[in-house]
Amino acid sequence: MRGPHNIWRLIRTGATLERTGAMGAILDAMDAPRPVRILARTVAWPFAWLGYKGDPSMPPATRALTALGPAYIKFGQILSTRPDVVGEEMAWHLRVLQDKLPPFSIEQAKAAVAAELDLSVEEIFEEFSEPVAAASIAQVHRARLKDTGEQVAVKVLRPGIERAFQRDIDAFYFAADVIEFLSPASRRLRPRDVIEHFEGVVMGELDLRLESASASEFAANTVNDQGFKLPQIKWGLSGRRVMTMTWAEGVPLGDNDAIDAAGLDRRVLGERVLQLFLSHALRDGYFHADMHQGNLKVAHNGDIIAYDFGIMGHIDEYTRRVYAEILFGFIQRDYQRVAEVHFEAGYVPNDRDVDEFARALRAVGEPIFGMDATHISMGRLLNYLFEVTERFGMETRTELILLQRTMVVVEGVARSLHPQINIWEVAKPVVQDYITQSMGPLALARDLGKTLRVLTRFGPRLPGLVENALIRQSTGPEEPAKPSGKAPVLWAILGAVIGGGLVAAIEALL
Ligand SMILES: Nc1ncnc2c1ncn2[C@@H]1O[C@H](COP(=O)(O)OP(=O)(O)OP(=O)(O)O)[C@@H](O)[C@H]1O
Repeated sequence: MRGPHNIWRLIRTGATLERTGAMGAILDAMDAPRPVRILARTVAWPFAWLGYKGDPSMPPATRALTALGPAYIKFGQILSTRPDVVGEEMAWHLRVLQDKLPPFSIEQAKAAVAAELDLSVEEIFEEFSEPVAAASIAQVHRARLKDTGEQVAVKVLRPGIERAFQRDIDAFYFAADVIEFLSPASRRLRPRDVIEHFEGVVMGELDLRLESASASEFAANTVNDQGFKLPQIKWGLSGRRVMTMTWAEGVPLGDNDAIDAAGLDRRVLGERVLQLFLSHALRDGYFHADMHQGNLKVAHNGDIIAYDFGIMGHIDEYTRRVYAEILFGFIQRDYQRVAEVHFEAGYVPNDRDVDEFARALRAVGEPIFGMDATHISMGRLLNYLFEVTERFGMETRTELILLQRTMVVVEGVARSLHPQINIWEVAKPVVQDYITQSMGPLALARDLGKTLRVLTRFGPRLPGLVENALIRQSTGPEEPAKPSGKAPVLWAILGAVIGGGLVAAIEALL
């Protein structure tokens, strides 16, 4: 329902923006055209007294969004990853948006668990604590299983959150329509697409089964990672609105005093966080994209623990290989090679000048290498790199922006553990290792194996396909394809046998 009943909601939003002093900043950040500015201010201003006041200690935009509630907080967080829409400065302000809200009652949580699992809380748990953390979408309780005595964490969605989000998202769509109507120029920023992206992300987070699936995929990928631990999902006690997992105890990674008191080496921890993140991104192409201190702890044995799998990043294998080569090129300061990789991958259109591009890349890399090792940032390097590649005609890709943002956050975590960490030195072995693994002879054999497996699957149809193609080639496209006779079947069997044998041989070798 995207009708005029949303008008009142928008007025309330505008009133809150006015009251918190955020209206001007937000209109500026979005480069709002005149008609939108005039309408927003004249409609909202008289109602400013009706808006929410918010916490005066926060910067205006953060204050306004926090006062407006969960959907706005989430929207702000998501916009913080879209500097292409809101500009760098606003993205920076929004990044500090705290996803903290007052908890809901333990009775409501228990009722939600009972409704989801079809069992009363007393039947499942022998203890069920007050909430240990509360955010805009869900909160977490500590509990103990009745049958095994095991400690678990139970994450429960906020009651009524789906409806609340739906209402706000409707109002967002309405606002996007109004903006597009008032200012056709704003269509360039595709306001509706931005809301659609937001809706997609949020709807995913409103189904805890998806988060459970992400957690278990992440756990499967990282099962052999030394010094890294993830909670295990209890699928039998999880559903759409409830997620139960093993309790993972630790010291917050942001609490240096507690880490020191536990006798842990902060430099080692900082380096480990960075290397883990890089190897997840490069090796698995699947990384935790919300790796701020609040989502990380360290166990007493020094294992890093990650929580909250609502936002994960995914990078396909091809892109990972290209980016590993690019990063490696930068590490070696071989700008010509970095430029060539961009061209070879088709990221930069062929009509651009490769030498000029290499020079632009040198201008990105050299100042960073000239820095004192403790200030070098791979995240910053990627940021500059994207600016240059965009100038040379490469399209921005959301998954790479997510990677770059997370890189900045992870570097921040590492540096706050130990300010002297040399990001390049720490990153180098991971990138090098990935390159050897993914581009060496073994990788070639693996790729070949995969290709053969696909060919084997197509085996029975392959001769027919080839024959048809040949017939079309020699007789022109109008000629109907001849039905295949016995020979293709023989070919198919032969192809499948040879292909299958090769795959088995290669797999045995690996
Ligand atoms: N399995 C667990 N074991 C121990 N503590 C946990 C576990 N899961 C969550 N927690 C605690 O609860 C906090 C919040 O968890 P999580 O981040 O998953 O919830 P959230 O509602 O998505 O919060 P936010 O959006 O603020 O990150 C974690 O930072 C951690 O301290």
